[in-house]
Amino acid sequence: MTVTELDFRPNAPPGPLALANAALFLDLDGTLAPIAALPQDVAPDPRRTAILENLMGRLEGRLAVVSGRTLADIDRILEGRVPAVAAVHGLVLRGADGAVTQTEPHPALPQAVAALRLFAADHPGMLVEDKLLSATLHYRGDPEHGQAARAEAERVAALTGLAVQPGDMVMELRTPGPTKGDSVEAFLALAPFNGATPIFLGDDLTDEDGFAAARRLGGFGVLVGPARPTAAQLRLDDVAAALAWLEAAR
Ligand SMILES: O=P(O)(O)OC[C@H]1O[C@H](O[C@H]2O[C@H](CO)[C@@H](O)[C@H](O)[C@H]2O)[C@H](O)[C@@H](O)[C@@H]1O
Repeated sequence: MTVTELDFRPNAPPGPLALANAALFLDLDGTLAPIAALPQDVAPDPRRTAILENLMGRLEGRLAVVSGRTLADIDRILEGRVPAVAAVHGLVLRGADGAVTQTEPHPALPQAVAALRLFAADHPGMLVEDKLLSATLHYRGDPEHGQAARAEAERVAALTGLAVQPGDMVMELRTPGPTKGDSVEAFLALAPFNGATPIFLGDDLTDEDGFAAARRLGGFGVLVGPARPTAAQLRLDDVAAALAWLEAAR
C-alpha cells in the first residue's frame, strides 16, 4: 500500500500488552529478529522461541507470524513452533490447524530470477533469493548501487508482469496476489482468531498493509523502529523493545 496523507509519525509506545481477546500478528525480520548482513545469518534464538510459545499458550493459539520469508525459512528460524504463518508477504497461508493454501507462482519467475542473477553477477555483494513465488534482489552488501538495483528490479517487473515489493535494502518481484493485510483478514475469519482484536507488529514497508488491516478490523499497528510516516498508531524503538513488550504481556 502507499502511505497516505492520513498517516502520521507515531512516537508513543503502546501501553502494556493485554492478551484478553487479542490476536497477535508478528513480522519476523526487523521485528522479532534483528537485521543481519545475510538472510541465512538469522538463526533460531531460544529466548524468542520461549516468548512465542508462552504467548501462543496464553492466547489459545491467536498468534500468527506474517513474514516475507518462505514457510521453510520461518520454520527454521522459529524452530517449527508457530503453526499459524503467512509467508512470502501473504502469498502462502498456513492456518493454526496446519492446512496450507498458496497462490500459484507467476510463470515468469524463472525468467526474473535469471535476469536478477545476471545483474547480481556484475555487482559483488548483491544476492538473489529465489522464493519460488517471488524473486528477491538483496543489495545490503552493495548499498552504493542500491539505485541501480531498484532500477533493474523495475525493469524486470515491467518485462514480466511481476509486482514490485520494495523492502529494507531489498527489491522483490512477487507473484501478484494477497498481501500481509489480506492474510490478517483471512486469519481473523478462521478459528481460533475469529472475533479477536488484531494487533500487528512490523518494521518494513510491506508491513503497512498489515497495520492498515489491523486498524480497519478494530485493532492497531505498532511500528518497530525509527519514526516515519506509517499506518501504525504506536511505536517501539527496536527489536529489543518489541521482545521486551511481548515478554511483559499481562
Ligand atoms: O517480512 P519480514 O519477516 O520482515 O521479511 C522481509 C524480508 O526479510 C529478509 O530480508 C531482510 O532481512 C535480512 C536478514 O536480516 C537482511 O539481510 C535483508 O537486508 C532484509 O531485507 C528475507 O531475506 C526476505 O526474503 C524477506 O522478504
